[in-house]
Formats: sequence, structure tokens, C-alpha cells
Amino acid sequence: MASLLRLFGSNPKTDSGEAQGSKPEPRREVLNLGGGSEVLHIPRFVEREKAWEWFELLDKGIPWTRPTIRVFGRSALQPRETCYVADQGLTDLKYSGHQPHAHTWDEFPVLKNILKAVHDALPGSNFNSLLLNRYNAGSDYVSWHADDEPLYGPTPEIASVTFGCERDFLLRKKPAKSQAASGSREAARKRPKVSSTPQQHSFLLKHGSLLVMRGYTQRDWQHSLPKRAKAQSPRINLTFRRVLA
Ligand SMILES: O=C(O)CCC(=O)C(=O)O
Ligand SMILES: [Fe+2]
Repeated sequence: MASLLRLFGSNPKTDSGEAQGSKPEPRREVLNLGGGSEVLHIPRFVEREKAWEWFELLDKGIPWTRPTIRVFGRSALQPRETCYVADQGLTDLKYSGHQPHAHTWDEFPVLKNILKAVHDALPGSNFNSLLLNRYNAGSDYVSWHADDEPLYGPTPEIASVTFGCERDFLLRKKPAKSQAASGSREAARKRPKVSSTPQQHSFLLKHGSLLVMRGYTQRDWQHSLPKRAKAQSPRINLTFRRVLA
């Protein structure tokens, strides 16, 4: 995987960390997933102390809830706490049979500061909604999914900022649409066999890190944050998204 990582920031001024009068740009890693999908990772996006300050404000100031969702036809408590913030007048978000209440940005001034930092790091971005997650311990998780709801359009940019306990974030290629239904048995026999091991990547998302999924990542890949017995402290994650129209 390392060979796929293009390391940015090779400017000696930024690498030495001592550009005169300006802060060094944090290191950026770009993982090209192929097929027009890409992940950008900035491990030290928010400086440590600032990130703890933001963690505390979010931990205490956000009205976290643990909604009941529907998965495979059954009701269950969502395995993490959540909150949703969005510009007014946007199409409502709905996932797993649940429609979260859209809070306004004005209710939580800290979110405007975080949003500004994200916009500054990602030229051309213009996020108008935010899904927040709070994982109380390693037993909280998010299962395999893609944020491919139509309201985000075909190639959404999703910017994910992490505070608190570091956790593994996994990406796996969606299985190719089965061709078994079409074509004859003979055609299937002649078709070259594809490897049964799905392509997978793993990122350790640290306190203060930013991870951005772009291009066709939501169409062609899934992501998850698995349970981790050793993770004993809370993690807060913010995913900024743009709802179209
Ligand atoms: O917590 C994370 O890092 C990911 C959250 C996520 O995938 C989501 O809210 O859609
Ligand atoms: Fe997601």
C-alpha cells in the first residue's frame, strides 16, 4: 500500500517545520484507490491542544442521542451516539429508516470554527451539512456502508475529522455486480476468475486527524469502524458533507 501513497508537502520549508513566520503545513497522504476514487489523509490536521479543546466542547455541548434504526428489517439501537446539523432548506437526510432532526450551525459556535478549518484545508469545498458520531468505547462502531444517498450526488466529497480515542477505519471494495444472472454457464466458465479477497485498506485515525473520501469512493467502496476491545475512551467523529440542491 505504501507505494500507492503519494506524499505531499515535500517543500523543504514545510518539512523542516520552520517556515519564517508561518506554521508548517501538516503532512498530506493521498491514496489513489483506482477507478476515480481517492482518499486524502492529514494525520495532524488539528494541533493536539486545540483538538482536545474542541473535543471537550463537542462532548459536553452536543445533544447526543442514540436513535433506533432499522437494519435488515429489524429495529435496533444505533451502536453509537449521533447528531445532525445542516443548513436550513436542504433535502432531509434519511438513513436506515431514521430521519435525524437537523440542528442549525448557530446552536453550536464551535462547529463553525471546525468547518472553517476544513474549508481552508480543502480548496473548493463547500460543505452544508454535518453528521456527528460519538463512540463511547470500543463496543461502539459503524458497520460496513457507503454514504451513497442520492442527496449527495454521484461523487460526494466527505471530510471526516476525528477527536479523542484513535480507532481503525477500514475501506473495502464493493463486490462487482454479479454477472452470474446474465450469460450462459459456458460464458461464466470462460470468464477469467477474479480474486476472492476483496481489496481493503486500513487507516489508524488519530486525535486531530482529517480523512477525506472523494470521487467515486461512495459508489465503489464501503467503509467501517469496527469494534475494538482495547479502545476504552470516547471518540468523536465529524463527517462534513454537501447536500445538493
Ligand atoms: O466515525 C467514522 O470515522 C466514520 C463515520 C461514518 O462513516 C459515517 O458517519 O457515515
Ligand atoms: Fe460513512
